[in-house]
Amino acid sequence: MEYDLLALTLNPSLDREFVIENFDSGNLFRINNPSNSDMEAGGKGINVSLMISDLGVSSINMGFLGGFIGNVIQSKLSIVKNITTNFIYCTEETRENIEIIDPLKNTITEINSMGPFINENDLAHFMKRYKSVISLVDHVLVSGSIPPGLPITIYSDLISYAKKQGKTTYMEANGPHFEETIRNNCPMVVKPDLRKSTRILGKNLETIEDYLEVGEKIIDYGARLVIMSYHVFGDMVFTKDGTWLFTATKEIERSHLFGAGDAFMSGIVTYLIKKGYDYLEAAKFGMAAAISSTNYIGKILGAEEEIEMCKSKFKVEKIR
Ligand SMILES: O=P(O)(O)OC[C@@]1(O)O[C@H](CO)[C@@H](O)[C@@H]1O
Repeated sequence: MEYDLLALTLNPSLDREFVIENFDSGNLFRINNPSNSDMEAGGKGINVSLMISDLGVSSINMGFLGGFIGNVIQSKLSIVKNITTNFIYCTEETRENIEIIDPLKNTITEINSMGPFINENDLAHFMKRYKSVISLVDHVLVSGSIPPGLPITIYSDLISYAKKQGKTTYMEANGPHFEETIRNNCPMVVKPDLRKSTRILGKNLETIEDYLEVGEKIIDYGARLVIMSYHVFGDMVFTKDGTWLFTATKEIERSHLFGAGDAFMSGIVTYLIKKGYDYLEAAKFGMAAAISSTNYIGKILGAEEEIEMCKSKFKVEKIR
């Protein structure tokens, strides 16, 4: 295949990241050290493309970009190796998201905008291009929120088409578009985004039994691998062969978790593309990739050797 992955980022963002000690609302903060303020191309699919590019995995990134911010994202991506972009230009401005990382209070505050309105013509144009570009890859990822104007069936429609073409499919999201896809066209790898809400498929995730019920239900819908973050530093891993709890044994700064979920997905994608379909091993590589990313404040993945070393930084327990 010409490229390894088609990553769909329907709602990209320019991530404005600030490191502020002792942050609280209602005060003036000045950033005096330039390294404490960054501006990166973001959105989950873009993050995965950026992270896997350093591991030599190539991708095409598609979605919608608009206005000045859209141009900034396009130009930032255009200089990254192993990434090809194929965005549809929409009329409204692409969003900017704000992340405030507080290393003293050990918190991350995220303010995410809803993104530009996408009209029917732009959607039709996108679908046409998607159906032609998909022939260049074997793996398709849909990730993140969807901008206003798109139907909640959008991920389900995209995954349905990808599955008919025999592609390996991945999804990280939450909300009605996520649930619609699980119920109708469940992707092979599913990672619910639990940052804002831990309610999935009508269930509030509180006890370990709740996680088991929902994870196993997603497997019954047809997923081969489900990853659910569990109590911040743990992850529950579901396959058809059982359920495992991965728990980090290394001390992890909560403030270093920005982008850790995308690092996890990047590790899984990289493993399945390079090594083949051992889902449990792919999850272990994903967990190691996520742990390697917590060595850094920004959205950075460790090099392959660093990821391998991080395999000893978590314990794996079979719970079912
Ligand atoms: O608003 P969404 O689409 O759910 O999430 C978008 C986002 O918060 O996710 C990434 C971190 O995972 C950031 O790059 C980006 O700003």
